[in-house]
Amino acid sequence: MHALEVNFDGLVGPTHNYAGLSYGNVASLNNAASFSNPQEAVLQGLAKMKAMHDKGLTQGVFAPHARPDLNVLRRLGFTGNDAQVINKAFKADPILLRACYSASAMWTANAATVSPSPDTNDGKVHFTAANLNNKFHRSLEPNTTTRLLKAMFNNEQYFAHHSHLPEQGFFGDEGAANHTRLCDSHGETGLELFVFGASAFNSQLVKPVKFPARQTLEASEAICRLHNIKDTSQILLQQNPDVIDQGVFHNDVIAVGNANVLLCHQQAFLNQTQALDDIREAYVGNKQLYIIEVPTSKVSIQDAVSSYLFNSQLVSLSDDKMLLVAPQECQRNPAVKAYIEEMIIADNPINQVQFFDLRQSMQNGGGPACLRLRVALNSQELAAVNPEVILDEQKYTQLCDWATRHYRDKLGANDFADPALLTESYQALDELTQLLSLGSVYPFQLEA
Ligand SMILES: N=C(N)NCCC[C@H](NC(=O)CCC(=O)O)C(=O)O
Repeated sequence: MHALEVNFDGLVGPTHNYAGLSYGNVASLNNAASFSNPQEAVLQGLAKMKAMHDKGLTQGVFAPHARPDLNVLRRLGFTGNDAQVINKAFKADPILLRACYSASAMWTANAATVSPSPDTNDGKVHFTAANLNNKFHRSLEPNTTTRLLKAMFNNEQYFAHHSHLPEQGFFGDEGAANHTRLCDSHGETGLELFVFGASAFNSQLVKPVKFPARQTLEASEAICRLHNIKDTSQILLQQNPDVIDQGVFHNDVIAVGNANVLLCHQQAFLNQTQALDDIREAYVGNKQLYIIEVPTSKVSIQDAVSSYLFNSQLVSLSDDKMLLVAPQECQRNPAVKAYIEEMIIADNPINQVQFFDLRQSMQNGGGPACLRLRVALNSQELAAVNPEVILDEQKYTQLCDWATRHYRDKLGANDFADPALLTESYQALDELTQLLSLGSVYPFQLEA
């Protein structure tokens, strides 16, 4: 059946800031002291969404989360009314407050893992929100993510929603950032690649030594079971622990797949030659599978991490033509730029590149692919999606206007002491839920 891949991009939230919260993510640590510009950030993301829409692709919008997370601050012992809670938290532990203010839900590649219907035994599209257990600020996301997913994909006939995995490091799950799917076309049965960083229970498997492995084998296995994925549509691979230690904190920082193309660095996987042979053997399509392996001699790991080449999106513009949606940092890096030029004229389906200014997100380690959750949908499934979360010209204009009215253009350390930031943010989100017909999804709406 004909199907499309719909990218649901995270709208950057009104409290986007740089707090240096993600140990192992080089950009997050390097920019910890910088001022952020939430308004510029949300408009940069919207410009990418609009460009995808203008290319004729179906583009979705994923709402941000309500921040600060007051419930967790109260759970941690801060008392009083909202302003008092903020005031006390700011004085006692400003970084904790910043974590509760983080807009990290913008990186929807980490929102959930999605298995499209051709790959599952019951023919439904399966969703599991990621528990994001490895980082405190991200562990605050799964409940709201699940409510948002249910408000967007609200039809039991087509969509199955699962609870996030147990909230413990053994089941650390970072969602689609460690999951990609290879197939002849989006409507056909594919091969889902689950890439884990370490095993929780099997101490025989190697691990990174410096930075954490955020996705465990056990989490990936649980998702395969929950999603009832056909045996022939799943393969588990281990990420190369050496590159995790060099700042490759998710697989989507070192590899990206789309349809019958896998673009990956030479050092992406553990025992790479074997891993790629296993993928070729397991591939269920009939078309030629293109594995484009980028050699270290052309693009070093350091260049891959600083340019985010592999965090580009690869999107199909027609049956055999693909566009690389790259961050502008790739254009500025001579080795990466040269490699892209070589790749788009070589014999493979990638034949165009477009660069985007996503600097606000990039400074926290989030490139084009981090900002989107891919959902392959056939026409009936697409018709069952909440239509208000699909971008068109009018929605784009409304969202730009909404962001310009509500978002600040500068946030630095001291701004988090100001309770007006909470009021402004909640007002913005309340209006957004109407704009996107989401109903009540935020704690401040549910508890009101
Ligand atoms: N690769 C993918 N798919 N996603 C990128 C996520 C970036 C995010 N950064 C942050 O959460 C930084 C927040 C801060 O430091 O303020 C993270 O590390 O989880």
